[in-house]
Amino acid sequence: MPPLHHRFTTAPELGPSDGGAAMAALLAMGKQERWHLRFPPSLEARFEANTAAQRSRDLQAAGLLALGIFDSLLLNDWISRPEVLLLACWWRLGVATPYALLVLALVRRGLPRVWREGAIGSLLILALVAGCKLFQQTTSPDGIYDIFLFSLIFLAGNVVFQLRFACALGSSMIGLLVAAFYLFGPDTQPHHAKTYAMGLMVATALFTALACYRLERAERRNYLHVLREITRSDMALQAASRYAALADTDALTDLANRRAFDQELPRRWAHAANNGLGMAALLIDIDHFKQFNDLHGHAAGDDCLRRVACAMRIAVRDNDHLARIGGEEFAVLLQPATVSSATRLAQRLRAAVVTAGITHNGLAGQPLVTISVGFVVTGPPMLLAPDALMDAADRALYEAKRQGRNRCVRLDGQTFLPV
Ligand SMILES: Nc1nc2c(ncn2[C@@H]2O[C@H](COP(=O)(O)OP(=O)(O)OP(=O)(O)O)[C@@H](O)[C@H]2O)c(=O)[nH]1
Repeated sequence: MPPLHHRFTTAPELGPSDGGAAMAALLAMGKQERWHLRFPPSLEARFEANTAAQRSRDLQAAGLLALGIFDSLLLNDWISRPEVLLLACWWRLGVATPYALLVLALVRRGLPRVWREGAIGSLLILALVAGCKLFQQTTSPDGIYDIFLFSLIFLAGNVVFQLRFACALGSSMIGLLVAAFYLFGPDTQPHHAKTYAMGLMVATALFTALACYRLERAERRNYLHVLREITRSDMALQAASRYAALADTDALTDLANRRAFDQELPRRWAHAANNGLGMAALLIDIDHFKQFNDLHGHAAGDDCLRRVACAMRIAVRDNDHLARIGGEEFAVLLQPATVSSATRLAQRLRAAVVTAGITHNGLAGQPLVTISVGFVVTGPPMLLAPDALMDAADRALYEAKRQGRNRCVRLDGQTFLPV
């Protein structure tokens, strides 16, 4: 049987609630009375879903093994009670074997849990009926010894099949009633031997049912432990990726932050260089933001930053890398880029902020919040290294400010081109 965690990896994804349920059930199982062998309903369904395939394989293997041994006892019939050999052939090969093969085939196809366990339990009962029929019909003086073999049937049924406890108990009780019915019917065998054999069967049934209880409980405990560990590691992974995302995110605007931008710049630059693509860097600065803060206050300034970020986020494409890299300074990396696509983006950004209609009024001639954009396009081939690219964009931004703000300027070589 592969380890439980191996089976888990092929199971459906575990949500956080499953982990919570597993932990709660684990704690509850620790506190509950010892006979309790059932999880809360949702967890029970998951337990069955996770273990059914392997359980079905185990039952098939155990079933074929037990059937082989059961049929090989024909040799025993032939040697010790040849007068019932024909009857033995009929019960072993004509009845029990086809029935067992049918049950195993159904188990292989997949039966609901109760049917699966019940069908396997019925094999135990059928084996007992067959044994009792032979015992009834034999006239051999050695036939009496056969009843001591009946205990083996309980051993095989409960322990080899490792029946679920409830089923082991149920089928053992029915098996004991069947055995009592046949053993104490009218026949020629001595009564004291039958009583002794019956006692042996009761003891075997009880011991093996107890073994089933312990095995099932251990399996369920292991299942919960594995589930808990998987849940813990899932939660740890989720927390790690949440922290990683937080470390790269600007808390105020929810855009990428300076740290993320600094990592993205060389990555995109290398990608452009390796793939013969053009790349553009745009630097954006809110105009007269100090006056805005002075007039409206810092909280309104924060809100303004959020609204500007939101307007620009709508203006860029998914693939463009928009970041807040300083107080009121933003940047966009565009790739692949051409002069015309970068120009269109710069104009779109500027227009988006104006269209957002954020009141400024911090100084004359500045009714609305505006931005200045400086940008540069390079490649292919990449004539500007990442630092030089940002430096050039910064110079273009400075020029946009110098020329009066609320405008876009591209630096082409040493030439500033208003767009
Ligand atoms: N509310 C708020 N203000 C900020 C934040 N970060 C920087 N600032 C403010 O942004 C202002 C930037 O002012 P300056 O660098 O003088 O630039 P400016 O007033 O926009 O002038 P120009 O860029 O030349 O148009 C300063 O007053 C900073 O306090 C922030 O996170 N929130």
